Amino acid sequence: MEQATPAAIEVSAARRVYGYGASTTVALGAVDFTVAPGRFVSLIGPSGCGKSTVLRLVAGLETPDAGRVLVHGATPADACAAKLIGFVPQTPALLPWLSVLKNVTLPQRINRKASKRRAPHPDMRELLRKAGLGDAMDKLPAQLSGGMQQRAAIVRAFGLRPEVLLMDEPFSSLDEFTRESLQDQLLGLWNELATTVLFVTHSVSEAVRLSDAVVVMSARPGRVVDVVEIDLPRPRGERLFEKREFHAYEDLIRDRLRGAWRSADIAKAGGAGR
Ligand SMILES: Nc1ncnc2c1ncn2[C@@H]1O[C@H](COP(=O)(O)OP(=O)(O)OP(=O)(O)O)[C@@H](O)[C@H]1O
Repeated sequence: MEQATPAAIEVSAARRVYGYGASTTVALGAVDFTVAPGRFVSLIGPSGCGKSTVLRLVAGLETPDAGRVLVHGATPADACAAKLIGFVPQTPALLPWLSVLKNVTLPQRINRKASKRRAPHPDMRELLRKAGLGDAMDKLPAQLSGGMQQRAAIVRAFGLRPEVLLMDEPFSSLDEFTRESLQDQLLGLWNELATTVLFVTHSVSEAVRLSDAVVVMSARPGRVVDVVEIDLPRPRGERLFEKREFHAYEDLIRDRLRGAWRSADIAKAGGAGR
């Protein structure tokens, strides 16, 4: 992932250790990867390998114990203060007493000053319509299905036009059909707003469908075992699933994941699991 302009995300030898003494857990060994501006990159790896930890480091919610993380050349804390970063968690976390429209416009209203310094923020009514929520704007979150709520959370995250959008398995609780429709909508917004996305998923096919590159991590302590560039044409609609190349990428990533599991087993057998 070489680039001439500064990386949108740079993670260099990032290490993260939790706990003390006998309960020490090395969550991340030394994680290295970069994401160029405007790219869609997914993180995939075995459960507990530290994917969410990487997102928390990039979001500035935690700091690495060694190594460094930069977002557009700034520390994550500074990037957050400048509203460069948006975050979509696994569950939508909408405020139950506000309508959908008020929920998605809340960050813009709170951050009026910060958003004035940057590109004008998008028309949220328009984004809600594009995300298929035109009729749901005045409803309360509890009146929406889980998929609709997650869609609203995604629209909300795009509201401040963050340079970098971090997404932690945002579709994991949704059925296959809703998931695919949300993937389409996410790709539409990403394409239109030229945001950089770092996306955590457990699904190999989701990673291949969405991404420009997939960062494959090993079992804990997490490290990057491979970065697979996904050279498939866009837009990536339903026809993609019929393509041989799509399945070849799935097989390649599954193979890398199997390798990552095997190397972790060997490390554990040698007493280096922690
Ligand atoms: N606050 C914490 N205190 C102690 N250990 C933690 C903490 N947060 C994470 N861990 C440990 O660090 C490791 C990495 O956790 P993390 O949630 O980043 O993994 P993950 O790859 O996102 O997992 P999953 O795919 O299951 O969501 C795990 O072993 C987890 O138990």
